[in-house]
Amino acid sequence: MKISYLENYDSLSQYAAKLVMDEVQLKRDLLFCAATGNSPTGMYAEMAKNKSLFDRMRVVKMDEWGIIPLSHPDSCESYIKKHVLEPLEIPAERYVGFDTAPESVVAECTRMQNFISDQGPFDICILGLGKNAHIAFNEPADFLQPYFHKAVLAPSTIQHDPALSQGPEPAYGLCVGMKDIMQTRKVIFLITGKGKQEAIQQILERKISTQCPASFLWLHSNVECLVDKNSL
Ligand SMILES: O=C(O)[C@H](O)[C@@H](O)[C@H](O)[C@H](O)COP(=O)(O)O
Repeated sequence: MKISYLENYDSLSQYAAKLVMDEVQLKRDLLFCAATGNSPTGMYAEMAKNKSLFDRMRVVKMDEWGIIPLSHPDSCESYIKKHVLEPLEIPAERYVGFDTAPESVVAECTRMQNFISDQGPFDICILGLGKNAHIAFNEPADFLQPYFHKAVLAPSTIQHDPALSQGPEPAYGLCVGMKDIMQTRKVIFLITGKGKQEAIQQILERKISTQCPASFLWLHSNVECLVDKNSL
């Protein structure tokens, strides 16, 4: 994992966007796995300044909350539409998402896994760091899941999203598994935001543990980890 420390959120976003743009110039139709959340928002805005570069890129939604409707303003789908699909002008045929509350979670996970097995591996995967060191919704646990799965969310993850913490039902997540993250050609790992010092420390210890899912990125040969110095 190559770690770079950036002065602030803007410089992190610009650096990250440049990394993506360098890759898309080499492979116009690359398969891009997109995180949501605060960390990549600035990067997507930077990418949008050069949107013609993304005229063939294919986008996959990395994860989703399990109980809120797809159209809810806090769904990952709404985020991806607002920050990725609309500004980069990615049409429906170049986007693969999945439902927030599918009739069969197992069938939805299988459908996504089949897509990844068929079209993958991802060329680029954008990751943010959870306060508890999760990546996507791969939460600290005794074991991690290789494939696309229904994730039991940690309390800190649920609290991160007001729509979930106020919801009537127990929230869950749907998300890409560790195998597909590890097989991605290039991972761009964005560390920014408050309350992540402990998780950052755990990563910097370079000990691989399922209690720190982000630590598995040490096993990947092509990870650009960008750290906003304000998060330290
Ligand atoms: O939101 C997502 O798509 C990811 O599943 C999640 O892992 C996120 O990247 C982290 O929780 C960091 O969130 P912030 O970027 O909002 O700090």
